[in-house]
Amino acid sequence: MTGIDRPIVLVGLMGSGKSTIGRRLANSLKLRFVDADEEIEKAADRTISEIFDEYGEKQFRDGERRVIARLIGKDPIVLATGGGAFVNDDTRALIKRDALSIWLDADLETLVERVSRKDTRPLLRNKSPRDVLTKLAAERNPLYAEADLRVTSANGPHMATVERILEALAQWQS
Ligand SMILES: Nc1ncnc2c1ncn2[C@@H]1O[C@H](COP(=O)(O)OP(=O)(O)OP(=O)(O)O)[C@@H](O)[C@H]1O
Ligand SMILES: O=C(O)C1=C[C@@H](O)[C@@H](O)[C@H](O)C1
Ligand SMILES: [Mg+2]
Repeated sequence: MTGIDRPIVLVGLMGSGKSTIGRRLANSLKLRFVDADEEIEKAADRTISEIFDEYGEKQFRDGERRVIARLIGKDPIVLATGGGAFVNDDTRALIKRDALSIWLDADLETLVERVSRKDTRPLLRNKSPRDVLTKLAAERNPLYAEADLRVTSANGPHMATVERILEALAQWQS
C-alpha cells in the first residue's frame, strides 16, 4: 500500500496490541515503527514504572504529550501510543489534526488475559486488572471512538489483525 502521507497512530487500552501489532503493521507498510512508551523511557532514562514512582502520573503525561508532539508531524511512521495518550485533550487534538488515528479495540476478557502476561504496567500494579480495565474502558472508549478508524484486535495470529488494519486503511483511502 502506498500514499500514506501522515503518521499512523494506534490508540486503545492497555493490552489492545498497539506495540506488537504496530510493529508488524509498520513492517508491512515499510514504515518506521516508534513506540511512545519506549521513547519516553529513553528520554527519561527510566522505565514507565520508575517514572510513575519518582515523578507521578501527571509528570508522565506531560512527558508523553511532549514526546508525541515531537514524533508527529515528521515523516510518516507507525506510532504506538501509551493507553492514556489519546485521553489527554491536547495530545488527542494534535493526533486528530496531524495523523491518521486507529483505535485498536478488544473485549474486556481478552484485555484482562493479555495484560496478565507482564506486570510492568503501573496502573495495574496491586490492583484487579479487570476492575481497572472496566473503569478505564467506560472512561476512555468514548474518546478512543474519536479515532479515524476502529479495528478489532481479536486473539489469533497477530497478522490477522494487521490484515484487518490494512483493509481499513485501503477503504479509508478509496
Ligand atoms: N491482535 C492480537 N492477537 C493476538 N495477541 C495479541 C494481539 N494484540 C496484542 N496481543 C498480545 O497481547 C499482549 C499485549 O500487547 P501489547 O503490549 O502490544 O499491548 P499495548 O496495547 O501496547 O499495551 P500498553 O498500552 O500497555 O503498552 C502481548 O502479549 C501481545 O502479543
Ligand atoms: O493506559 C495507560 O494509561 C497507560 C498505558 C501504558 O501504555 C503506559 O503508557 C502507562 O503504563 C499508562
Ligand atoms: Mg504498548
